[in-house]
Parts: sequence; structure tokens; C-alpha cells
Amino acid sequence: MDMFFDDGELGRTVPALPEGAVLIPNWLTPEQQRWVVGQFRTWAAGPVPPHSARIGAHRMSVQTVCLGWHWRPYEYTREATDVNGRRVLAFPEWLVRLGRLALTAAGDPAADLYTPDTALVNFYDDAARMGMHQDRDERSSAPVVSLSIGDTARFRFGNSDGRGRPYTDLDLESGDLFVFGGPARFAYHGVQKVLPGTAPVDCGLAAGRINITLRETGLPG
Ligand SMILES: O=C(O)CCC(=O)C(=O)O
Ligand SMILES: [Fe+2]
Repeated sequence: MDMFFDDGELGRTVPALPEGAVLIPNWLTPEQQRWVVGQFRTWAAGPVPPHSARIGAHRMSVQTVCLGWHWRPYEYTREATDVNGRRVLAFPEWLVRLGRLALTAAGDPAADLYTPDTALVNFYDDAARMGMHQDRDERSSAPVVSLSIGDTARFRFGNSDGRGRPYTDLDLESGDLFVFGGPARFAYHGVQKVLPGTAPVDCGLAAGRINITLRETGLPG
């Protein structure tokens, strides 16, 4: 079978992914993960608290805090008008640098031009999940950089045409980097479930999962 290859060193089996999608297991060290978890606690303290976005009549099960721009379905704004109207925290410079390092690791020749200006930081409790969707509220087609910390997520990465097959199911573990750009940038994807109790003891998060996606909105500064 050529569907899977073993990355050897880490002993993890990495599934084959569509062109433009890259998984790098254990990219963040435990120390970096703990640091990011500390930053998450600061971000969650406000001015805009984590919030479950509403899509029509439905509330998402993840709790999201945004940096740079506030996301709500179909639009980015500076103020969190669907939460408390406060302006979101500025996008930190270190996340721009981290985004470039991530794209370099993923082999993107344009890594140094990457200038993410928003981060969606999602917290998943044991019951949270995310339905199949495209990230397409951005006007830029620059890659999305995804970082995971805490409990493992069963992630589904599909195609750009619809929510159904073909798709690839893979686990995103604590410290994993997942990048989707190029022909995979507008592929449907979602989180089927979180696996409680799988967070490594040294990641800084005792329970639940944090996922950060870095994006270029393409909006004027
Ligand atoms: O939690 C994840 O791994 C994916 C999150 C996601 O797709 C999103 O925030 O748009
Ligand atoms: Fe997404």
C-alpha cells in the first residue's frame, strides 16, 4: 500500500494528503506548547472572552478567541460585535515569525512573504467538534497554518468540491503542525471528535484541546 508512509524517526504513521496539505508531527516542542498555552490564558482574559460563534440558529461547540481580526461567520471585523463589542487584541509579531517558520518547515518557497494578520484560537472540550467546512472568509489565498495542543483530534481533510469523499482522516496530536495551501487551501475539513485523556502531561493543558489557525485575511490594515 502506498497510502501511508512511516516517518521512521517519530514512529508515527502519516497518511498521504492532497497536494498543498502538509502534516508535520510534533513540530512544537513541549516547552513551546506550554508557552503557547500560557499565551492562550492571557488572550482568554480579554478584552474579548472566548465565545461560541453562532451560525444561523446553531451555536458552534468550540469556544473561539481571535487575534488581529475578530471572525464571525462570513466576516472579519476589528470589534467583536457578536460578543461584547470590544476591539480584539493585536496580532502579535511572534505569530508572524512562527507562521513563516511553519511554512518554511512545510517547504513553501514563499514562506518569508507570509504575513498572517488573524488567528482563530479554538478551545475544544471533550464534547466539542467542528463540522465539515471551508475556510473561505479570507480574501487572500495564502496558506492556513494550524497548530494543535492538548488532546488529540480526529481530523478529516477533504476536497474543495464538497463535504463528502474523497477525504483523509488523520489524528492531530499535541504539537502537530498542519498546513493547507495551494490547491488544498479551500478544501473542506472538520474535527470528528476529540480523544479525551490523550494530552501529553508536559504540554501545559491538562484537559481539552487548543487549535490555532493563522491566516491572511487580505483585508486592508
Ligand atoms: O481544530 C482544528 O484542527 C481545525 C479548526 C478549523 O478548521 C477552523 O478553525 O476553521
Ligand atoms: Fe477551518
